[in-house]
Amino acid sequence: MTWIATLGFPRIGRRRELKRAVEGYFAGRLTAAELADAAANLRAERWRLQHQLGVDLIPANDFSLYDHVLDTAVMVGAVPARFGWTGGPVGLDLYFEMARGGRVPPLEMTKWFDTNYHYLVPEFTPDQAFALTSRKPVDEFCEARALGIRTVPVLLGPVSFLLLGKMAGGGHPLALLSRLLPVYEEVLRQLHAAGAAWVQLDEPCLVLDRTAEEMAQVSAAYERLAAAAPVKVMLVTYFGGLGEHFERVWSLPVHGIHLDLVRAPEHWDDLARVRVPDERVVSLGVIDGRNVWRADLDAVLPRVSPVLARFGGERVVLAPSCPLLHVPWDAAQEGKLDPKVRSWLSFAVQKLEELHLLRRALDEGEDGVREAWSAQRAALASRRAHPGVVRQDVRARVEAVAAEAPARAPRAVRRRLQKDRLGLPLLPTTTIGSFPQTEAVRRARADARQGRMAPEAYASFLREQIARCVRRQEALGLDVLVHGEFERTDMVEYFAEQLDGFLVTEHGWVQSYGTRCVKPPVIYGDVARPRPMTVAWTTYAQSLTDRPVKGMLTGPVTILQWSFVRDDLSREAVCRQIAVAIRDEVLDLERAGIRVIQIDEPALREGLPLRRADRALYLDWAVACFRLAYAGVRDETQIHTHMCYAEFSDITSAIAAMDVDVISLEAARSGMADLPSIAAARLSCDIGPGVYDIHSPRIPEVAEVRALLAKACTLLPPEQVWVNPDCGLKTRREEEVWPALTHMITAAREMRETLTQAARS
Ligand SMILES: CN1c2c(nc(N)[nH]c2=O)NC[C@@H]1CNc1ccc(C(=O)N[C@@H](CCC(=O)N[C@@H](CCC(=O)N[C@@H](CCC(=O)O)C(=O)O)C(=O)O)C(=O)O)cc1
Ligand SMILES: N[C@@H](CCS)C(=O)O
Ligand SMILES: [Zn+2]
Repeated sequence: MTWIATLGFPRIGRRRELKRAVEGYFAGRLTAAELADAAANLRAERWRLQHQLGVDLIPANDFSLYDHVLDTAVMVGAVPARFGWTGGPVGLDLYFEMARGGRVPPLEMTKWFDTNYHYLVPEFTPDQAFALTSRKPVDEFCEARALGIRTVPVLLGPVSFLLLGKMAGGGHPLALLSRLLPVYEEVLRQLHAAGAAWVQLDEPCLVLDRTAEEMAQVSAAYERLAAAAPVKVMLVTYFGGLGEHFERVWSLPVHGIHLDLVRAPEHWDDLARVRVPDERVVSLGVIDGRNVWRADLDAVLPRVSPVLARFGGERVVLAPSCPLLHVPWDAAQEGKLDPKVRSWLSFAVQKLEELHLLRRALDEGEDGVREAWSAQRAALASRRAHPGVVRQDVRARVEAVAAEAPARAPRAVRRRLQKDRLGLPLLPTTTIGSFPQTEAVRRARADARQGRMAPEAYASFLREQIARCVRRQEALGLDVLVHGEFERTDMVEYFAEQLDGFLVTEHGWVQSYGTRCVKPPVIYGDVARPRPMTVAWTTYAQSLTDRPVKGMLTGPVTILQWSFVRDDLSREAVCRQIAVAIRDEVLDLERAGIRVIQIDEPALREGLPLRRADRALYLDWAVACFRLAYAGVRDETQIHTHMCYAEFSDITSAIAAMDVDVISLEAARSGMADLPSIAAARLSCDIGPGVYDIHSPRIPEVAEVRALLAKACTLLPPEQVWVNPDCGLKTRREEEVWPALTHMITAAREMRETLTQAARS
């Protein structure tokens, strides 16, 4: 009989129990013991559920209180010196301090491959020492065993762990591999001693571009681990294929190898021809772990059968393509969705059910599973037949708009027109859009949703928030104002709620970082905008002031990237439809007298394919879609974009091709590390490198902001520089935001003065 593996289960909880427990601990409402209890209950629930769903290889240690890369750093004793750690187990408060900062800055946070999950970046020094500091993998294995459940402990593999980290001075982190391996060897020995038969080592970095030298180090590392303990290693790769390194990985001395056959279907052919080593188990990643659609099992079954015939049933594992961290918990919770629509969806629970059904079909033949198989087919057929899926009116319009999209005048012409119209000073000041989503704002929204607050009362509450925010921005002296985005739950979900072709869920939460979650909308059909989405709020804000108010929209690539996207149309085609919908909004804002419009694209860089060879094609269509979103605006309307949570140095030519008037970039958090490459690209647009790190509760001093600003003004021509925070302020508290903005404006004024004096003398 074949096996079923989960690889990793969502850890936030069915109803985000982990979020509530950890945030309760942060707020002092829960003690450390109460947090530990809540976490143990959640782990038990996950194990029992997977057990009931028939999973054979149930993961342990795929749970984390904050982030699994941080857990690994802590496990191997990679605690940067600034935390003052002197060895021994890392306590809870130090763990959270590494994640969130406190007395000293936290670890940097960055995107986990091409997902919307963010991990904490391990920091290494060239003389880095490693030591085993934690029994978490062993403890969680024993905890499951005490519940009568045998699990497979999961570890982030040593190669990926190092490659995901950052070496001080820029050296290659794999130089540390031989020093790290003894810690992994010790963990494998301890797990074996505790009774683990298998250990799962995740090595997603093997699907990225890797040199021959790096791969030689991979081989050497796995030779060593194979000799460490007689535990069976399942080497798990995902998010892509192994490319030219398939043979080498296949020949590693491990008992099992997992392949992502959704992202790398070419490996089916490899499996048909490779030598099958004795005792080798192959784990087939056949159910998409990055999307929420019910699988087409009729397409999967005939591909799995020949592998079964070659390897034999006991040596084949059926699995999701990757750990299920990136999908929500259970679609059955979506009680408000039409049951037919709900049947299209497959969250983590349903994905395990699909694997189970597939196994039964393989074991018992289709006759044994006729009813469940028909239900699966019916769900797919009902989705295909839904009238919102293909809309000829939308397709015809998108083609027409894309064909006739007019070009704007050159930037120099636009600059002059906009300067005359907006009359902004040197170093104009602005913010990125959102202001704190206070408890009152969230409560009012929840009340409105639950019908406890009438729609008109909610609208008037929002108008009050906007008015207060505009007045305060004016009083501070900001030059370009925003309305504050109080009406939005999330910058993508808000638009998805109003666009045709999208559905939003009630409980479809996915972890974004730590305790923060997002609810990615689901794009099931052709996208169109039935009515304006932001015009009323923006024009209300503009009616309160003479200063320009920036219209605030999320760009098409980001909406695409942060949604679960339909699988029956190319991403490019879906993105083009979204672009046309956003363009409708841009033109309506312009018609309503809005002079500055920002189209945020924080996820444009995240969507970059993992392999370099695929990147140019993506950037071409992504930039074309972005430009389509503002095609047709007048030259005197100033178009901004904003990017954050990413490195920008490798997409500077795409940024240039976006041809905006102003771009704001996250920069303060990294001390302007990317700015030299941005400056080297000699963009014609103005640039607002962030001068206030909004991820930290710290209020920056005027001198700090000034120093960053001075750096920006030496790297860029000062007449091109804008002054703004790194990103939106929605996650910060009012008490932090207003003083920080005051300091930012003071620094801008001082800097203007310095520049003017320098110009005079
Ligand atoms: C810029 N970022 C974003 C990313 N992805 C997005 N889709 N959106 C982004 O903004 N990726 C990169 C970064 C990631 N950053 C963040 C930052 C902050 C959060 C965050 O704070 N998330 C919140 C959830 C936000 C939200 O939608 N809140 C709802 C309230 C939902 C809720 O809790 N409801 C209650 C019920 C209330 C009731 O009815 O009584 C419940 O479900 O129990 C809202 O504002 O209305 C978080 O808390 O995690 C995420 C990513
Ligand atoms: N306008 C958004 C962008 C976040 S990336 C905000 O300010 O929150
Ligand atoms: Zn941002």
